[in-house]
Amino acid sequence: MRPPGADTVLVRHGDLNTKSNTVKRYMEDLLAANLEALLEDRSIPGEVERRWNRPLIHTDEDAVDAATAAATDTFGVVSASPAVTVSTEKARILEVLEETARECYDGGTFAVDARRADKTLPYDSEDLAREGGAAIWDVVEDECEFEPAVDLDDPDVTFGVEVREDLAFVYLESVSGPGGLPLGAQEKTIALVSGGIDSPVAAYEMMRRGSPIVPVYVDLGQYGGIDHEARAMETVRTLAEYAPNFDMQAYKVPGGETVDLLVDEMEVGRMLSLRRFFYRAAEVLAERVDAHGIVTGEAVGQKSSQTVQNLGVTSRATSLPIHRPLLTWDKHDIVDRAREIGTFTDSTIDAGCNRVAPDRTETNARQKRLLESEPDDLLERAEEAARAAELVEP
Ligand SMILES: Nc1ncnc2c1ncn2[C@@H]1O[C@H](COP(=O)(O)OP(=O)(O)OP(=O)(O)O)[C@@H](O)[C@H]1O
Repeated sequence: MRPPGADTVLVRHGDLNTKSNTVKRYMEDLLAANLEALLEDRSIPGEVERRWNRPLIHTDEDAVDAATAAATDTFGVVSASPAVTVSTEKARILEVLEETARECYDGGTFAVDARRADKTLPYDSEDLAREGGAAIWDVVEDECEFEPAVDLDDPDVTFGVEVREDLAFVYLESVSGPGGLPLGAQEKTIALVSGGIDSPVAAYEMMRRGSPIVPVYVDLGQYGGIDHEARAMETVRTLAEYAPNFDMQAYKVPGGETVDLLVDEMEVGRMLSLRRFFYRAAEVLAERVDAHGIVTGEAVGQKSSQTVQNLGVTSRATSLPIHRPLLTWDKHDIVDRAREIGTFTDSTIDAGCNRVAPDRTETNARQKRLLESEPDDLLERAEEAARAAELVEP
């Protein structure tokens, strides 16, 4: 819901406020550039104004909902409101509140939530809330066919007013965004994406904290296949929609021969050696693209390969940090997030591939035992496969 004439999107960020002014300025510039890129990618008309604390999108009334949706898909944005821009003159703000009440308040309870950033103005937020509430009340009593009612705790309609240094804004809703930090605020990381439900969510979470990802898919040969790869690329394509101004080309690492070897030679521990292969290949690629960590969709105890002992042992295949944003997440929360960000449907396309996992699995790995049972040249194979990796357009 938005007030009549809303042609501005008020953008709020959160964690940027914990930074020094210099860092905050830098991150606000990144945020503005990312907002501009999303608007352009979606062909939404709009100009981003780089304001301290509150970036604004100036657009037109027809595009304000689409611009709000673009803002709430931008990493770093906590919430956004389609708003009417008004002068800071109190009488003018009250007039806009009255017009908004006429158009948009059609029953139930209401409240005015007023905020004032500029402390030099001749009124404070309490004056605004009180006088704004009275203005809305009078207009409804005089002109509408229902009785107004105030509920400050849980109103049906909230009239938001935010007064900044030279402008004020009136709005009716704050749409939640992803929060986090603007993409580009951190260095790159390698995201191991399998096309399953978990790894795209993990990659998204890393992007949400500002790290652009370099997607890496390991081709499992006869245990993967065209559909398996297509599914992984589909999730990358969906993630790329959140980052139109970043390169999201993926690397495909040829792993088929090594998987065949592991299936022939190993039973217990096979999945762990396969993880070691993934991590070492990711490490080599990280060096090539100047990335600083590896992201996976693993969560403690979700699979037998993900017990704390197994995660501990497999992690030693690389000297790079392995980031597991979903480490403590429950599966239903991961599924909910996958649905929210749009990767769930991609991840559940039937890939019809063969199963690599053996019937008997390791849950309590020991480094020495695992290394003795896996092919001696496993990590060299991973390094070679990474060097042979090809770029694929998602
Ligand atoms: N073929 C692959 N290519 C690249 N990375 C992979 C591949 N298979 C698995 N991974 C990585 O290893 C992690 C663990 O894989 P596994 O299949 O055991 O777990 P999962 O929890 O089911 O993950 P997902 O749902 O992402 O497949 C994945 O989250 C992903 O980061």
